[in-house]
Amino acid sequence: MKMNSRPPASAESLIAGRLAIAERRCQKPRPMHASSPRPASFSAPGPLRGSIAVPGDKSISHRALMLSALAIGESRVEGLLTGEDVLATAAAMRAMGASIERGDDDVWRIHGVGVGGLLQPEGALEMGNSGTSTRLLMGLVASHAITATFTGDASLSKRPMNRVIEPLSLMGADVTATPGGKGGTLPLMLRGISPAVPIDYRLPVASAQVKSAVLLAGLNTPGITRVIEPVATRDHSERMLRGFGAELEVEQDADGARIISIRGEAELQPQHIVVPGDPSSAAFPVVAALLVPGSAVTIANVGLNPTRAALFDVLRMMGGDIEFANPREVGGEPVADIVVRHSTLKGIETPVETVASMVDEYPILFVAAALAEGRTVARGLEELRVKESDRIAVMAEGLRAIGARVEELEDGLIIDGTGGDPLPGGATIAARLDHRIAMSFAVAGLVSKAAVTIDDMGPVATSFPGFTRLMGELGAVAA
Ligand SMILES: O=C(O)C1=C[C@@H](OP(=O)(O)O)[C@@H](O)[C@H](O)C1
Ligand SMILES: C=C(OP(=O)(O)O)C(=O)O
Repeated sequence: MKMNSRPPASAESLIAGRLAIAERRCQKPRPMHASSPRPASFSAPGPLRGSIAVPGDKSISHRALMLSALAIGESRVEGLLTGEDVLATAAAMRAMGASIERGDDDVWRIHGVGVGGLLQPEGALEMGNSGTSTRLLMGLVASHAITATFTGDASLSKRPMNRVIEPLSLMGADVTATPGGKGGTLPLMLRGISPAVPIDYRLPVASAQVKSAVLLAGLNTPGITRVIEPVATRDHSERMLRGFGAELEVEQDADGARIISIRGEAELQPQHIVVPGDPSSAAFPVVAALLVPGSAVTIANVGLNPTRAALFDVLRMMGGDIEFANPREVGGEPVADIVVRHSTLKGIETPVETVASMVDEYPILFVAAALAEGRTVARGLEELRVKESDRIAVMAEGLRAIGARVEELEDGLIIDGTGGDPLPGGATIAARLDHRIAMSFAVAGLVSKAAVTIDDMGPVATSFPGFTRLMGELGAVAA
């Protein structure tokens, strides 16, 4: 036997090796604005099985960092998402004076500057791909006497910022385009003001980011700032502001709109926060398990705040076998383990009243619809056009490329499903700097005859580091 000869590799070790390579390619720390794409092809040789836990909730993680950075004393955060979007928020809060450290125990320790204590950042605040970081931080800066320039990647630089510029200007902030900028999109320079003017602001668009920007600006504004929200959006800001000790009230008017009032010049008390798993990330293995025949998967410790979890209700309406086991409350948020088994799904008309409670989950719902029996009609989704990509157009184009029958509407999609038969697959999908597009088509690859290739899995690191590895643990193959 030659010195360097090796026993023949088993199929299992080959798959494990390929997964390890794909994982290294997809998940190694990626500088923001990275230019080298990380392609990967996805398929599933058999059922998905096992139990996994997805990383921490992105929305809660952003808010935990921001509010801890405004409390006086040490806050501790467990389970924080270490995706690039949240790290952009951490870097910005550090640049404005907070001390934020990740311990060897993975607990984050944050020493805040106090409401009103944000310091002038020296350089531009680099927001990468993150709309939430940008809009919420613009709110915080607006009521401090500091000036900050916000920059972002090619995707974020196309997204509309007038929706926050308008209310923050009413509060006294001054927002200007930077030289070469167009206005209304990044890069932008925001000059905050203290004291800012409290406002009553009715949201013209159902957006938790706009609501949160105004409430966060209100934190350091004398008097009461009010946001009127005709359509309920995720309420993590309200829950957490109260948890940190801010005076915040929520009432309903005669038309059912939520009126959220915050008393400014608040003093925030440091907290211990445990961040639950992100339901928007859990959505991918949940749909994968529903679609791949023979699958049975548990996703442990998923946040199920009712303003976030509508996807699971819609999948159940379609016939999905989804159970919430061991329901409990963690850090003021409902949490459970999701147990999901392969199911024959039926097309439906998706409810318009819950669009905001599953706004990020439509791309993966479209994949589920493409495999369902009959027609799915999803409307009321105009907001999807201004996310990291135009998610209506990009999903329609990609689904067609892998053989699905799709009609694009101004505000949604009509999809005629295969009734459980695999899609042809075999195409390469451009992720367009959109993590949810990349992950949705990765899942589509698991139910296609020929593997589906994603041209760049790099953006997945913004919200779901470890995606390829975890899907691999369940039995997916990425090469
Ligand atoms: O407030 C938040 O954490 C978020 C709100 C939503 O955006 P909009 O407020 O623009 O709908 C969502 O799409 C985003 O992923 C996170
Ligand atoms: C829209 C999203 O995020 P953001 O607006 O923070 O970029 C998302 O995560 O799908």
